[in-house]
Parts: sequence; structure tokens; C-alpha cells
Amino acid sequence: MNLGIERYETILITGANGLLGHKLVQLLIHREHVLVIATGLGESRLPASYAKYYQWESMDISSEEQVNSVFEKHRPTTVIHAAAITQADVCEENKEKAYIVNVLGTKNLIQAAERFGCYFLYLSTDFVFDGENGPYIEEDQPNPVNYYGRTKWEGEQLLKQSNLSWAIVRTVLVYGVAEGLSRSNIILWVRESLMAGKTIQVVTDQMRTPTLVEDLADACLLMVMKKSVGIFHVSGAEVLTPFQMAEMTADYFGLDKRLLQPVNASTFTQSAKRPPKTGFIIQKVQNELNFEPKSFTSGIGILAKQLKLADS
Ligand SMILES: NC(=O)C1=CN([C@@H]2O[C@H](COP(=O)(O)OP(=O)(O)OC[C@H]3O[C@@H](n4cnc5c(N)ncnc54)[C@H](OP(=O)(O)O)[C@@H]3O)[C@@H](O)[C@H]2O)C=CC1
Ligand SMILES: Cc1cn([C@H]2C[C@H](O)[C@@H](COP(=O)(O)OP(=O)(O)O[C@H]3O[C@@H](C)C(=O)[C@@H](O)[C@H]3O)O2)c(=O)[nH]c1=O
Repeated sequence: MNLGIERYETILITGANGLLGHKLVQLLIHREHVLVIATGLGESRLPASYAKYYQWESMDISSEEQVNSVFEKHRPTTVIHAAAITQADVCEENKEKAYIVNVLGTKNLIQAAERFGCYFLYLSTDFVFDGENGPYIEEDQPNPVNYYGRTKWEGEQLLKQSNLSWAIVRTVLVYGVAEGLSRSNIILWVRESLMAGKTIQVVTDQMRTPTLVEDLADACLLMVMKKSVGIFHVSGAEVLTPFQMAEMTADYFGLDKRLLQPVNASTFTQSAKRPPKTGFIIQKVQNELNFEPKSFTSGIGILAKQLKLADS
């Protein structure tokens, strides 16, 4: 795909060791006229085969000094900000750390990006909503019910108040596979548990529109190409409960569904409250970007192929 840009773009990605960051690097490194600066905590955990196509910078976004020095060195034209503490329970139990990374880290990036006039794409979440009446459109009013959601919402507001040309991409329950991840996701968790013969409790009364990470990365690329501005809801189109997702995963891999134990979220104790019914209406990105997400079953198929390749 031609990026549709004449001059060279230097695209700086935060959270490049994460699931989305990994796929963004994979997608961008072979584009013409694009220099990829992949950043993350410590060393790169990206596949060794990508190494010669991008530059790695160890960058803790909560360090203003590290952020400024990486921006001075590479002078990015675009920032895709995917780094965050994404575990809702960790954020709830360690609010100060969550604030420092998710809010102040975002502020450091925005301030540095302002000095270089970057286009800034920020990853946000369905957890900015309270989940009382999803699925949501972009104009709905956020009202986060947990601390992770609050920090992401504060990040959104910082960006809106900036002088940057910005886009906020909100997404939902992202699934996929990549090397060296620091968090799992619903398909991997269900598959691994059932393969080990383990009974798992799965929630029946939450609603989500799960998102294949490759679809999300494609949407981010489209937005960078168009320099889209505003808030965009990017997710799968199917509204499903985690229990339905678990059943579909078990069916796909031919695993024993009797190991799936249905539970209500109220009986299921987690330190961060989860919004019950979220998910997105994605008409805006369908209309403006021609974005068409895969079905959940196709998404499992794509992930399964990658698992097979990794095993072979
Ligand atoms: N996953 C999901 O279901 C959803 C994700 N999102 C948002 O999408 C974005 C990408 O998510 P995803 O890729 O799935 O998440 P991951 O947790 O896989 O990736 C996030 C990355 O951020 C890195 N990170 C954490 N703290 C810092 C820091 N101080 N400085 C630099 N990097 C840091 C982590 O590093 P390390 O790996 O070393 O810990 C990790 O690699 C996030 O902003 C998230 O809020 C929104 C909705 C749903
Ligand atoms: C751990 C666990 C999860 N679940 C369900 C609940 C939940 O909807 C789904 C995923 O659970 P997790 O705790 O992994 O994730 P959770 O924090 O609920 O998911 C979120 O991640 C962050 C980053 C986001 O921004 C959100 O979009 C969102 O999808 O699986 C169970 O049913 N049983 C379990 O034992």
C-alpha cells in the first residue's frame, strides 16, 4: 500500500513491545517513505527478523527527559501512542503508577510532539464509558467506572486541549498473538486453559465488540495516511459476551466446552469494576475509512494460523 505521502515520514510508536505496537511495527516497516522508530520499556521484544527495518529506542514515557531526548534525536512527524498500563486491576491497585504512566506519560509525549508539530494518534478504550447503555457512538458521554478508564479519559482530554493535529482511536477487548507479550487476551486465555483441561469461570453478563489486533492496526494506518482528525470508534462489529467468545473459541479449536463455567460479573471478584455493556457502533469508520472488521470467527482463524506458524 502506498502511504500517499511524498516526503519521508518518521513514525514514532510507543508501546511497541505490546500487542498493538508489535502489529503496527510489522505493518509500517515495509512501507515506502516511512522510517519507524519503535519505542518501549527496556529492550525490544519484537521478532529478530524485523530488526534491520526499524530503529529501537528504550523510552519510558513517564520520563520527560527520556521522551525529550528521543524526540530530539529522531524528530518524528507522526506519533502513534499505544503505550499504557493496560491491566485494569493493576491500575486500580496502584493508582499513582497508573496516573504517572497513563496520564503524565501521555502529557510528556504531547508536549514533545507539540515542539515538532507531529500528527498524534492516541489509543483509548471503551472503558471511558460506564457501560450502562452500550454499544456507544463517538458522541456519547464518557463516565469511567474504574481507574484505568479514568486515566485513559484524562489522556484524551489532554490531547483535545493541545495544539496538535490529533486523532483518538477508542477500541474494545483486543485479541491476537505476538511474541513476548506482557498480557494475555481472551482467545489465548480460553485456548490455553481448555487445552490444559482447566475449568474457567467466564462472564455471561458483559457485552463487548471484540477487536482483532490486525484490524485495529490497519485502521490506525489508514488514519495516519489520511491524517484523520477527531474521535473514532474502531472495533469488531459483533456484540458478544465473554462467555459467547469463549464458546466460539472452544468450538474453533475443538476444545471441551464443559470446562467453561458461566458466572455473573457480580459474583466474579476483580479489583477494578468493569463497565457491563460497552462495545461500539462503528459506522463512522465504516463510512469515512471504508473500515470493515473481520467477524470474530474469522479473527480466531487468523490468530490460529499465526499460532500454527509459530509452532512449525
Ligand atoms: N488490549 C485491549 O483490550 C485494549 C487496549 N486499548 C489500548 O490500546 C493500547 C495498546 O494496547 P495493547 O497493545 O493491547 O496493550 P499491551 O499491554 O500489550 O501494550 C502496552 C505496552 O505499553 C508498555 N508500557 C507500559 N508502561 C510503559 C511506560 N512507562 N513507558 C513505555 N511503555 C510502557 C508495555 O510495556 P511492557 O510490555 O514492557 O510491560 C506494553 O508493551 C493501549 O493504550 C490500551 O490502553 C484499548 C482498549 C482495549
Ligand atoms: C480473567 C477473566 C476475564 N473474563 C472476561 C471478562 C472480560 O470481559 C474479558 C477480558 O478480561 P481482562 O481482565 O483480560 O480484560 P478487561 O480489563 O476486562 O478488558 C479490557 O482491557 C482493557 C485494556 C481495555 O481497554 C478494555 O477494552 C477491555 O477489553 O474476559 C472472564 O470472564 N473470566 C476471567 O477469569
